[in-house]
Amino acid sequence: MGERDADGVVALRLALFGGSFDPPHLGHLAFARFVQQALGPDQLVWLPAGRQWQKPDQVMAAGSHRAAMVARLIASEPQFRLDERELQRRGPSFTADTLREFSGENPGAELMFLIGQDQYARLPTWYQVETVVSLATLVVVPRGGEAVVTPPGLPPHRLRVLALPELPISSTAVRDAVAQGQDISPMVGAEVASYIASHRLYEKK
Ligand SMILES: Nc1ncnc2c1ncn2[C@@H]1O[C@H](COP(=O)(O)OP(=O)(O)OP(=O)(O)O)[C@@H](O)[C@H]1O
Ligand SMILES: O=C(O)c1ccc[n+]([C@@H]2O[C@H](COP(=O)([O-])O)[C@@H](O)[C@H]2O)c1
Repeated sequence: MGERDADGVVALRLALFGGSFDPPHLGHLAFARFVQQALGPDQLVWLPAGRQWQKPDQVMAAGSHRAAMVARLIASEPQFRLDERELQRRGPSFTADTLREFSGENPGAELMFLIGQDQYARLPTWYQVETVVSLATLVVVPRGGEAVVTPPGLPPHRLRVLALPELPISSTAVRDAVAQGQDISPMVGAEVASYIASHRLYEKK
């Protein structure tokens, strides 16, 4: 549980995990489990992005499919929950908007936002980055062989770096493997693999 404030009220600690999740994979799950163990948030909320405005050329699986796959990936994890608000919002999915909503809905809560080094490196380009870093502690892990390094131009921020052992899995690699007819269960687990097969996602057209 969180810290008690001066009135003895325990603050809720929420870890927010945003992603395209196209599809979600075991690298995402390892990251979330590591955060749960290391930081013990009261809840860890998975937030599939509606329209990731920085990936304008990527044709993604429908939000309903990506949400359904996240639901399958986290089905046996009681501290994890799926939140579809970014899929329901019109326009681009800005993390600043999402953090403002969580902060308004959970007064006094401690918010953490989970990202890999690839997104941390891009954070200065995010919409209203000052709001993002003022509302959430960034929880960052190495990614793709890159250690966690603060990018130039990022405003002062609260940072937790976690030494997650790297799992070299990406959604891109999963999509490529499906297109080549390979077994993707080792990358996404049996539940997500069977969802992808039964909905014929990511197959070569
Ligand atoms: N294997 C992994 N280890 C640690 N963090 C990861 C891993 N894969 C993704 N992440 C992080 O999870 C978040 C969401 O990632 P995303 O859904 O874009 O998956 P991705 O594998 O990076 O996708 P793509 O290959 O399509 O770019 C990002 O912050 C990303 O850095
Ligand atoms: O708010 C922004 O400007 C912004 C720009 C790029 C990425 N994000 C968020 O960062 C999270 C990870 O993005 P991605 O592309 O690595 O899946 C996801 O929740 C995105 O909505 C947010």
